[in-house]
Order: sequence, then structure tokens, then C-alpha cells
Amino acid sequence: MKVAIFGGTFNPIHIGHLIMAQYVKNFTDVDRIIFVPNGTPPHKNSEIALPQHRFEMVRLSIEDNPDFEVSDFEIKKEGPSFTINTLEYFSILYEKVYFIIGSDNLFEIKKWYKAEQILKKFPIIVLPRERERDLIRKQIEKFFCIYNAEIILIDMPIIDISSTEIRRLIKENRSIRYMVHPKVEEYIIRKGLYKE
Ligand SMILES: Nc1ncnc2c1ncn2[C@@H]1O[C@H](COP(=O)(O)OP(=O)(O)OP(=O)(O)O)[C@@H](O)[C@H]1O
Ligand SMILES: O=C(O)c1ccc[n+]([C@@H]2O[C@H](COP(=O)([O-])O)[C@@H](O)[C@H]2O)c1
Repeated sequence: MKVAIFGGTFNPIHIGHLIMAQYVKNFTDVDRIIFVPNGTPPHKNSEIALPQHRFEMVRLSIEDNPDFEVSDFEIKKEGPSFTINTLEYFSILYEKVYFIIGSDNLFEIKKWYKAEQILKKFPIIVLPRERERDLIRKQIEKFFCIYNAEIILIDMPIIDISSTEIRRLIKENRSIRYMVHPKVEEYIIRKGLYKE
């Protein structure tokens, strides 16, 4: 089975993430998408909801989609969640393992732990977040030339939604309706997340 690992902080998961995953299913030969919320993000530290909350919001968002699943692999691990370790783990279980990122991370990935190993060993699926597709294509070409990296760019409409914007709206007591799955909206209100 071919799987695509979708790593993220998902703080909270929003419709941009869900549409990305559906595009991956629609336009690649990937059989399943595995969402992997991170435990201790290696790079972010402010206003992050507890891993259990972020995991539960992912679970609620995808429970009715048989092509999607959520893994607690990173939230169960002690210490920072490094992507290379997660990909190595899933590559033992599956025939082919892709990693899904937004194009913003295509320009950050070189700073990640063992980035070269990720780029050399694992195919990456990129969904556009910026409008300048030429810049994205150039970066993909560069990684191909240097690391022989297999990077697939999927053509998806730009969805200008971020978890940061959602958290901002909540703090300002504004509605996040339609930006997240209705069950996630209900969960955030019930648990009082992102108010402070
Ligand atoms: N609207 C979007 N379009 C394309 N890619 C996205 C979008 N939102 C998130 N991603 C990608 O999904 C992955 C997980 O994103 P993450 O959970 O950090 O959400 P985020 O909206 O970027 O969060 P934050 O605003 O807190 O930084 C990353 O690879 C990110 O690039
Ligand atoms: O392994 C690393 O060094 C590394 C550095 C930055 C980000 N990541 C992973 O990349 C994914 C997307 O990150 P983010 O910040 O956009 O949520 C998520 O799974 C992070 O754990 C991984």
C-alpha cells in the first residue's frame, strides 16, 4: 500500500488541510492519507494546544472519510517530533511513503533535522500556498538537481487559511464557522481552546 504522511501541528486542523489531503487522494496513486499531529513541534512554541486536543480535532475532522486516518505516533513519542524519524517508521510498514507539505515548507525544509536524508529518500507531495508557482517549480528543480529529490507539485486552488488566523479570530470572539469542520468548531468552544 502507498501512503502519504501528512505531518502538521494542526493547531487547529482547518479546511485547508482537509482539501489538501483530498487533492492528494484525487491526483496521485496514494491509497491512504495518514495525518500525523506532532507532539512537541521542533520549531514552534507559542500557544499550542495540548497534543490530545489537536489529535482529537484531527480525528473528528476525518472520521467519516475512509481514505484518511490519524496516527498518534508523534504525540506518543518523548522529545521533539522529527519528520525523518516518522518517515523511517512508516516506511517499515508500507510499500511507499510520501510526505505532504504546503509550499511554504518547501522553502524551510533545508533547515529541518536530517533534511538531506528526507529529500534523498522520501518522495514529497507539495500543495501550493503561495501564488508564485514559478518560484515553487524552481525550488523543486533545485532539489532535484542537488539531491535527485522526487517532488510532486499538485495543482490546487490557493486556500488562504491558516491556523494562526483561526486562533486570532477566536481570541477576538469572532466566529470560525466554515473554516474548520463543524465538529472541530464545537470541540473548540466546548473545551474553551485558544481563548487566551
Ligand atoms: N492553506 C494551506 N494551503 C497549503 N498548505 C497548507 C495550508 N495550511 C497548512 N498547510 C500546510 O500543512 C502542513 C501543516 O500545517 P500547520 O498545521 O502548521 O498549519 P498552518 O495553518 O500553517 O499553522 P500556523 O498558522 O499555526 O503556522 C504544513 O506543511 C503547511 O505548509
Ligand atoms: O523534522 C524537523 O526538523 C521538522 C522541522 C519543522 C517542521 N517539521 C514537520 O513538518 C510538518 C509541518 O510543520 P508545520 O510547522 O507547518 O506544522 C510537521 O509534521 C512538523 O513536525 C519537521
